[in-house]
Amino acid sequence: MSSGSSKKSTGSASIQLKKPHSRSSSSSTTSVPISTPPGSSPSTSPPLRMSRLDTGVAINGISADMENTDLASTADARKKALQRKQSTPMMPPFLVSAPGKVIAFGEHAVVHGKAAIAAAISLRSYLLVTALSKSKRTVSLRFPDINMSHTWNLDELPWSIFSQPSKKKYYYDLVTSLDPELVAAMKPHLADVSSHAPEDIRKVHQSSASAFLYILLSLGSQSFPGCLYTLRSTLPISAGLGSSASISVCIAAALLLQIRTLSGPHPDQPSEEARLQVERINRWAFVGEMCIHGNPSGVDNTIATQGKAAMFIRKDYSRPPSVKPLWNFPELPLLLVNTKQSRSTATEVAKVATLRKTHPQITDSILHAIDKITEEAAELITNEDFDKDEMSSLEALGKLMTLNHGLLVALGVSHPRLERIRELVDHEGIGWTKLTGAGGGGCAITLLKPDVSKERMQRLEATLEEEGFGKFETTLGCDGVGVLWPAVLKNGVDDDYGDEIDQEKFLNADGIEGVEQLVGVRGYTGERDAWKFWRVDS
Ligand SMILES: Nc1ncnc2c1ncn2[C@@H]1O[C@H](COP(=O)(O)OP(=O)(O)O)[C@@H](O)[C@H]1O
Ligand SMILES: C[C@@](O)(CCOP(=O)(O)O)CC(=O)O
Repeated sequence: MSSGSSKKSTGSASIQLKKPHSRSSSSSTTSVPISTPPGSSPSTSPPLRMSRLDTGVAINGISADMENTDLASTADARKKALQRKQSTPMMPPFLVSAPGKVIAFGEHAVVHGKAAIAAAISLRSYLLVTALSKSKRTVSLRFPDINMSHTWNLDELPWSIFSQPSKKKYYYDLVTSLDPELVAAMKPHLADVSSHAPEDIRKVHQSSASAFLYILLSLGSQSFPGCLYTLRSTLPISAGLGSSASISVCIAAALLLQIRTLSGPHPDQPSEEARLQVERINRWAFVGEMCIHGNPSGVDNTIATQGKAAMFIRKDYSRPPSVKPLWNFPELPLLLVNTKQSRSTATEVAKVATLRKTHPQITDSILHAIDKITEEAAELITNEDFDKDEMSSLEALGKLMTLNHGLLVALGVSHPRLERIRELVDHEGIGWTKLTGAGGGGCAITLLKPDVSKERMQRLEATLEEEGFGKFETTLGCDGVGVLWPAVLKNGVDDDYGDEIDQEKFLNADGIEGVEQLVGVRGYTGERDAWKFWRVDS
């Protein structure tokens, strides 16, 4: 499988680790005058800096610095720019994107203060932010993946409750629990979301909407500009690959950018500065995760924000977690299979909490054993003797995966469909399997043996397909949150301006491949330079 591909397909598929990203050459930095609601952030807020390239493209709605850029070099280009200017009166549409993840070791245990190892994957969510004209005082969500759309009148939202001095939170705050009074204040505004849909669908819609609304009301102010937020994701939803964290990161990053509290991303940004921005986004993404699934550990949003791979521990929820990056996470030969059995992370996490209440000692012993497995796995893969092509290395890691899976079964979070995948893989004798994510359905990962014959692999793939399982092609260790400002992608060297991505194009992109082709950070040909990332990997 090509490492440049991130398409879903119908058979099983391997996962590859992405090579470390190369830094692009330096560029000058300058402020980007994003339309900012006054009073939405304290005066100590740092200036937003973006690369010169970013500033150049900011001409679409806000800066008229065209003469200084080679973007205005042809009459045709000027015409295009003018057309765009008319269609985007406040600020240019921009996109943010964040990846999903796989947890290799330690899911569930991580909720209870133990370690987990996780890596970002190339399947991602993309959020397009389009400003409305000044007179339009609405904020609209279009989330077509879940068939949800909703509009709020900005002037009717409970800003005053969120901005009471005792309640007000700022972009730099660490919020570790939802405020029940604020949740209650949002309730009537969420009740209107898909109010006529069946209960299960309404719940999904309202939890996605609540993640957005809580962050908006916390970070914004009544003078927030009218906007459309359109979300498309290439991640399967509720399949254990961190879709909720991925959308929470997009929402947090977009709103923080809109209130001008993020610096960059730009290619020559010092990694310390980049780390601070990533930390801010991550804190607010965690708030989104709390809205969607109640009691998150924070591992998913951390990986979705910073990308790559890491060992994560959160012992004390009132403090930031410990995140140890695993820059040299090995290029493991993995197979990722989806049971297509939908489930909710909140339900699976609650099952373990209940078990812990009814059988505290036994449950704690299981969680402790998972912790030991994760520690041992971390030691193994960071050891210089570990060789991802060697049977002995893979077998040692694979055995730890088998043990981890067994303990997850004991916690009650497996599912007959997950056990079926394991049975089929074991029957062919081609690797070691564990569930990944919350379980109860969702996905399984298999670490493949080095010498798997083509026949065995094909036989397994055929059976998986026959029995209705899905498979994903993805790479591990991908970039974290990224920004495309403005939402313009060049399609060729001669195309000075490239295509502006408006809401219609974005909504009409056909399926996962259409989204990837239109806005994907990797497109079909590898990295797309227009996407910028906060680089913390040094
Ligand atoms: N593309 C999307 N559009 C809108 N909401 C989404 C999307 N992806 C995920 N969500 C939200 O996240 C929830 C799934 O989160 P969760 O149960 O934690 O599963 P996962 O393992 O995929 O993160 C959905 O019910 C929905 O509320
Ligand atoms: C079960 C858990 O450890 C991972 C959940 O992952 P996902 O939502 O299934 O992608 C929960 C958490 O860490 O918040």
